[in-house]
Amino acid sequence: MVYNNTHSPNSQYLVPGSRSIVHDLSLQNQPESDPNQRFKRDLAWCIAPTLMVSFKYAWAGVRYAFVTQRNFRIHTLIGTVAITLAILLELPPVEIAVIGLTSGLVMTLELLNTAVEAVVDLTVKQSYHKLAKVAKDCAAGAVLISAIAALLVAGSLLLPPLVTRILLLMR
Ligand SMILES: Nc1ncnc2c1ncn2[C@@H]1O[C@H](COP(=O)(O)OP(=O)(O)OP(=O)(O)O)[C@@H](O)[C@H]1O
Repeated sequence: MVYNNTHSPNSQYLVPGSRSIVHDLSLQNQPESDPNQRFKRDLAWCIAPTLMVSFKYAWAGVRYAFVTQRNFRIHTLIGTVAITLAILLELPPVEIAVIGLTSGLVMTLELLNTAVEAVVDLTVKQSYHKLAKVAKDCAAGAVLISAIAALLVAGSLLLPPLVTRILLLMR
């Protein structure tokens, strides 16, 4: 596939007759001598002009995932419960941090999974493609593995003190 970016100021760097889109990406074809040119992304529709605007877009992504992805809401709820329990049970700070990290990792991978889904759908639309299946299944698999690891971590750190507290209350 040739990406015919004729409006690009860097179009002189395009490889004529190239069969790979990689050759046409402007970042790959910038002259090394011009540092200002190196990081211009001509293919981007919009580039956040400030740090605050970057945060706004990032937050929009989190909000989108929360509103549209049931799994993201479930992971957020479980992570919040686990961290709250860890604080209430007065676990050592390192253990609270480990629970926070593993919960955050699951949510991060769920966001990446949502991004992969969007890019795949954008690329193949409603048609079946076995590489689309590989991409989506692997992204979902990454979430699954991290969720199992998070459950193991939270279970092994939270269950012993939780059971002890419950037994104390029942006496
Ligand atoms: N275009 C496609 N071509 C081939 N298989 C697809 C395609 N779209 C979806 N699939 C298959 O259907 C499954 C479900 O697709 P979906 O878009 O709901 O992703 P998902 O990761 O299961 O979503 P979620 O994380 O929201 O549950 C994918 O894991 C994949 O196996």
